[in-house]
Amino acid sequence: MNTAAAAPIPRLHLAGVRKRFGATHALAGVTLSLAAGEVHALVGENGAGKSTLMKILAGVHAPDAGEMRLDGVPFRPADPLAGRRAGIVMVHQELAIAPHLSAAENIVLGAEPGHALFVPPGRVRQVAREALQQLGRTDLPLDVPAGSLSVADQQMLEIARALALGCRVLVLDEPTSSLTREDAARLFSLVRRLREQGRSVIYISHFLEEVQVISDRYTVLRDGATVGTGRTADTTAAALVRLMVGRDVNELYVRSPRTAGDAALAITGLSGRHYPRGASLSVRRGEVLGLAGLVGAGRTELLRAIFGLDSVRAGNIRVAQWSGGALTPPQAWAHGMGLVSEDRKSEGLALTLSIAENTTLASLPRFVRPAVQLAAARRWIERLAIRCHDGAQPVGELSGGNQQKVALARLLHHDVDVLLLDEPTRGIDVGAKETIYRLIDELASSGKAVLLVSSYLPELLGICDRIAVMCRGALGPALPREAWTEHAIMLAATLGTHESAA
Ligand SMILES: Nc1ncnc2c1ncn2[C@@H]1O[C@H](COP(=O)(O)OP(=O)(O)OP(=O)(O)O)[C@@H](O)[C@H]1O
Repeated sequence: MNTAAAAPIPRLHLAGVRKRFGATHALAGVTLSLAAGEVHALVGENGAGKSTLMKILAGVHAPDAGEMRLDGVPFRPADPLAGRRAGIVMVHQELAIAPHLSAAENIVLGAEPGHALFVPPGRVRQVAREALQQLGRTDLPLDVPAGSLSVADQQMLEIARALALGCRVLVLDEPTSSLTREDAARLFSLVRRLREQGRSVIYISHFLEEVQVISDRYTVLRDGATVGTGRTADTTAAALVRLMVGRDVNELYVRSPRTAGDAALAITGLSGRHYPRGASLSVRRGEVLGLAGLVGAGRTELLRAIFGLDSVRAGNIRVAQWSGGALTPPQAWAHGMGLVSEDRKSEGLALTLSIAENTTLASLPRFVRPAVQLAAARRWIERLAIRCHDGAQPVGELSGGNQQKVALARLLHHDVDVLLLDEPTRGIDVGAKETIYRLIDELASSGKAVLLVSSYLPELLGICDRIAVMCRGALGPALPREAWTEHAIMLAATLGTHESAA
């Protein structure tokens, strides 16, 4: 008699999944097994193939080869609707919310008329309410326009939508990147709740601390193939990094001793239409000045106002030999300032243009010989380890993290004196982060001025010379980093520097 208990059928089982885009082997044999009620972390360097794998699961791309089973049944969604019908729902970093529709309508979105998932208008509120109930978020208003809700609540609507669609596997792609710490903690308890309900979650993140807190098991991809999988409790962050990068990353944060010079950029009493409110600061040559604050505190608006992307209501900007009320972006470039924006898709990069064009062209169109562009691009591709074919590849074909590196390469190529960097390591893998920290350190040591917005406190404390905290549009004083702790920054970010010091 066979007494061995049959192994439970995995919720999802993938074996030997392959996918090529032209000459790029995006996936070269992925194996992944996910149980019902399991939170599974999917980690890997930028370009390792995580998004491609999820797009195959969701029916966006068809695999070239490999086996896929959902609850034991062969599964190969022909299109995204088939993926959703099968119960695979993805929540991306860039949320898919219709801002003018109500919260309830957003929850039932994706269930088009004529399909099995369609919710008749009379049942919209009820379906939405039931989904929010399962998430323990009955406090969310159903009738307000979704665009008026916070980013965290909009994300909640997307997760509620996944439940309303009867999701079996929820894919969360870098879900905490735009959340405050409290909202991230709330998201974690919600993920645990989904796990208790027997739903499976694939959790993609470059934050290994999060992976360790939230996941039961993990899979590491490298160069499109599975290189490790197991129970999260049985591994360490260092071991995961080694699997991802193929080497040890010991000293992530670098900060060479250096002396700051005179001010390269000084702003006084700068006010935008909404934020900033009367911000003053000066960034010196040879220093990295960090801007901390909660999501929505006005740090992005401050950089945009300095660079001339948002209008300035009052105040003064001084950069190089120029001084005045407001610059235009071409003037900012001309005076040696460059910006890497947080939202690289909508304003940073021209996705249909090549890496070479994006790197070498500034805001002013001018003719540069293609061979010269390509040679320059090759240098940056090597220096920043941009994963691509060659410099002629369109930026839109690169993975998110590699697009970010191209945005940074553009500033380096133009040898700007003042670098305005808005969350430059968001969505960037740990090996590439190390490269970027080294670069920032080299730039500052060679006399450049760096103004760095980051929501990741270890990074701010690790690489900045001084840190200033922004709270509700007001900017506190820039103090040496030794004067700050994570706790002090959080306090100033929540209460404002003056109140927290009181
Ligand atoms: N539509 C496409 N056309 C050509 N190449 C593509 C396309 N989509 C992805 N790739 C390539 O496939 C590889 C895997 O990319 P993918 O986006 O899956 O990586 P990732 O692990 O999600 O990276 P990141 O952490 O940066 O988001 C990369 O080399 C990328 O350039």
